[in-house]
Amino acid sequence: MTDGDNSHLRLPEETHRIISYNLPTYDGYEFPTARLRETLTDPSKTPLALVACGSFSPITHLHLRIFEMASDYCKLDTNFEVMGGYLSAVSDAYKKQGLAPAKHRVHMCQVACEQTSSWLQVDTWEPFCPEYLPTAKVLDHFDYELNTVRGGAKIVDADGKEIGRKPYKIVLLAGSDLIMTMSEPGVWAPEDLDHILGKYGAFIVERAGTDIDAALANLQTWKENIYVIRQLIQNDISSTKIRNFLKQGMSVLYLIPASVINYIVENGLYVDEYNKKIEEAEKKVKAEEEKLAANKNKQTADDGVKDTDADSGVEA
Ligand SMILES: Nc1ncnc2c1ncn2[C@@H]1O[C@H](COP(=O)(O)OP(=O)(O)OP(=O)(O)O)[C@@H](O)[C@H]1O
Ligand SMILES: NC(=O)c1ccc[n+]([C@@H]2O[C@H](COP(=O)(O)O)[C@@H](O)[C@H]2O)c1
Repeated sequence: MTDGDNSHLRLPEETHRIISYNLPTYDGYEFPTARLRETLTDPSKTPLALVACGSFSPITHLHLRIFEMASDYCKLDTNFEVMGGYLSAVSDAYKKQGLAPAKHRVHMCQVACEQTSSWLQVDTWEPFCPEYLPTAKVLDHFDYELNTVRGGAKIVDADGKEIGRKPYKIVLLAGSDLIMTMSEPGVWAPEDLDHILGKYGAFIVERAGTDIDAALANLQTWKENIYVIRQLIQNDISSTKIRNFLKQGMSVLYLIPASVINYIVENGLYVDEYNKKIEEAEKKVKAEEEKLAANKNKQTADDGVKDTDADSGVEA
């Protein structure tokens, strides 16, 4: 590991230890279930799996927070029982500017979930796929793993004996900015929209700067399957803002998990521009020093010539 020049942002290791992960490759992939609840507590409810798709470069507290908002929303306003929460990061094939390599984005999501949550987990199928996977395919993958391979969530009787199964309802968990793009021509294939919002569904978290009603205006066909979650405490942390802070060597403490800060510092991520600025400043100082040294040498040489001239009696 290399330290970038953001090492002044590093936090004490004993409190924010970096966990090393052996990342599975795309070929050696296994669907993560360690934090998945497999049995419904209330059999009258619909088991729900929340899937957030994004770049996560880097993951922020808001990426994690939207799962908590969704969980509260389910308890209060719906007949869903939340069984699991998954983060699925885009692969390197996405080619969005400024993103760290998928390996690092996945690691950051993993340390964040590990440090801050008891129920969130990271799926590595999408990020390590060699090609870009549209969101509809990513949701199909979750449907396959949860409902086809595992057969849905279990229903048990009072003795714990399995008496039935219910398919997991899989929903895309997204901010309203993402849903806004669904009305932009050319961003989403119409058949994908129908697949995502018709077959699966979406939990939309309000995000400052997006008019949620405008975002939903063109998606009325699927309104029964779109659940809107109001942000009661407005907070518009974004990965772009975090990257910009880091590029300028500014603190990002309390905006992203501490273990993620340490991971970023350890791996020298997002510091290119900051490093460039430091390098330029260092070059300037060095050039000044060299100029001063050269002037001093010249002065010494001139003084030497004067002394020799004085010794030899030559008038200047
Ligand atoms: N502050 C926020 N409020 C609500 N939703 C959010 C917030 N930040 C991120 N999200 C949602 O999380 C998901 C993943 O987001 P993504 O990785 O694109 O993050 P981002 O902060 O928007 O990134 P970038 O700044 O790089 O575009 C998206 O659905 C996005 O709308
Ligand atoms: N056609 C599609 O499936 C489609 C279009 C735009 C964004 N997305 C997804 O939305 C998420 C967020 O993308 P951005 O980071 O570009 O906002 C990513 O997971 C990306 O794959 C999917």
